[in-house]
This record gives sequence, structure tokens and C-alpha cells, in this order.
Amino acid sequence: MLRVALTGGIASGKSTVAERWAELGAVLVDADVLARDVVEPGTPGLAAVVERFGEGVRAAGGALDRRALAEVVFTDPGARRELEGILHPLIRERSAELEAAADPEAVVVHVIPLLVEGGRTPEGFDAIVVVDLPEDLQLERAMRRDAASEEQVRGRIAAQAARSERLAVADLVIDNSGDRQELLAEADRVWAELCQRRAVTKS
Ligand SMILES: CC(C)(COP(=O)(O)OP(=O)(O)OC[C@H]1O[C@@H](n2cnc3c(N)ncnc32)[C@H](O)[C@@H]1O)[C@@H](O)C(=O)NCCC(=O)NCCS
Ligand SMILES: Nc1ncnc2c1ncn2[C@@H]1O[C@H](COP(=O)(O)OP(=O)(O)OP(=O)(O)O)[C@@H](O)[C@H]1O
Repeated sequence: MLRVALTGGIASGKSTVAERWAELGAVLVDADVLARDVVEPGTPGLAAVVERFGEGVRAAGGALDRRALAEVVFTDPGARRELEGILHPLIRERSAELEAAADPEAVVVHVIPLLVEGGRTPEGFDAIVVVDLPEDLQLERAMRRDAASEEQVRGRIAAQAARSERLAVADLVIDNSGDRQELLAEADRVWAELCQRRAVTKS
């Protein structure tokens, strides 16, 4: 197994790269997806979040009101850390289960937006891949995709590591300052590099 971490800031292009790699055979373990799974209606995760943040973060149908919770946690770092304290252990547990179920020959790609934010150098991965782009492009793409204001997106960027901190831990960098086609070409280039590393590890 080759264990790869894929990280990058909000709207950097992680999902686009991860989808491409999945087409090429990667097994994906996506923390953003798991962060949703662990607060599905009826889960202990949702119960714990409502217990801490109140019924105001539960929408009419019973699901988590993500917009309401985002308003709270991206304007209050203490509240955000409390939410992370509830959800991150649940996300880590699910990630470990998914990885344990993967083929031993697989390239397992952990998509982890907050890899660097843990405050220490992430260990245990065979490769750390960072999707990188200038902040003005990141802001523009996030605002367009999420129909969000500049202030809302800046709130999330402020809650994340700086570009330089992510680049400092990168083994491989995917440049997403070009168009979508160029991003896919970058993804293919780095995938080939990862496969080569796996071949070396095996021999
Ligand atoms: C606050 C929540 C409900 C808002 O939901 P929403 O649907 O608007 O965003 P979504 O979960 O799709 O995240 C989108 C992006 O926001 C950024 N983001 C999310 N959580 C965080 C965080 N705690 N710190 C910094 N950035 C974050 C990431 O770039 C992420 O890719 C949600 O983000 C959440 O539950 N966050 C806490 C869990 C967490 O830390 N997730 C990050 C990856 S493990
Ligand atoms: N090179 C590009 N040119 C134009 N748009 C792009 C490019 N790369 C990504 N995008 C767009 O930017 C947005 C973010 O891309 P993507 O969802 O892949 O990023 P992400 O890092 O997974 O985001 P998040 O973690 O915030 O969910 C999407 O709307 C995507 O279509």
C-alpha cells in the first residue's frame, strides 16, 4: 500500500485531483466526505454538535444546518476548535476503518484539508501532495462555487494554514494556477510519480 495525503486550502482543487486519481485507480478517503457522514441524522456526532451549539444548528428536516454552523465557527475560533474536538476523532476513526478495508496493493489517498493545521509535521504518509494556487484565484473560485461573500471566504482562509506552511511540508506540489485542463495534466504527472514510488517500494 502507498499512503498519500492530499491537501490544500479551500477551493484549491483537491476534489478535482482526487476524482482524477480515483479514475486512475486510487482508493479515496476524503475527510470532507467523512465530516458529513459523522453528522448524518441519528448519529452520535450530530447529537454532540447540537448539544454544544444548540437546536439552532439543526434544520427543519432534522439534518445539520451547515450554513448556520459555519456562521458560528468561522467567526469564533474557540467555537471552531470545539467543533473540531467533537468531529476530528470521529473522522479519524472512520478514515482508519476505510484504509483497513482497502486492497494491500492500493494507492490510498487521504484527502485532508487540515493536514498542516494540526500544528506539527504530519507523519506516517509515504507522500504529502499539496495543491497550490495564488490566494486571489483561490478567493475568486471559492466565492463563485459557494455563492459566498469575500468576507465569508476570508473567514475560512484565516482558519487555515498559510500557503507557505503547506508548501513547507509538501513532497510534491500540484500547481492549480492554470485552467482545468492544466490541473488535470498536473494531476496525471504527479500520479505517475506516485506510481513510480510505489514500484520502487515494492522492489
Ligand atoms: C462548519 C461546517 C458545518 C460548514 O459546512 P460547509 O458545508 O459549509 O463546508 P464543508 O464541510 O463542505 O467544508 C468546505 C471547506 O471549508 C473548509 N473548512 C471546513 N472546516 C474547517 C475548519 N474546521 N477549519 C478550517 N477550514 C475548514 C475546508 O477548506 C473545507 O474543504 C463544516 O465545515 C464542518 O463541520 N467543519 C468541521 C469539521 C472539519 O474540520 N472539517 C474539515 C476537514 S476534516
Ligand atoms: N483550474 C481551474 N480553473 C477554474 N476553476 C477551477 C480550477 N480548478 C478548480 N476549479 C473550480 O474551483 C472550485 C474548487 O475546486 P475543488 O472542488 O476541486 O477544490 P477543493 O480543494 O476540493 O475545495 P474544498 O476543499 O473547498 O471543497 C470548483 O468549483 C472547481 O470547479
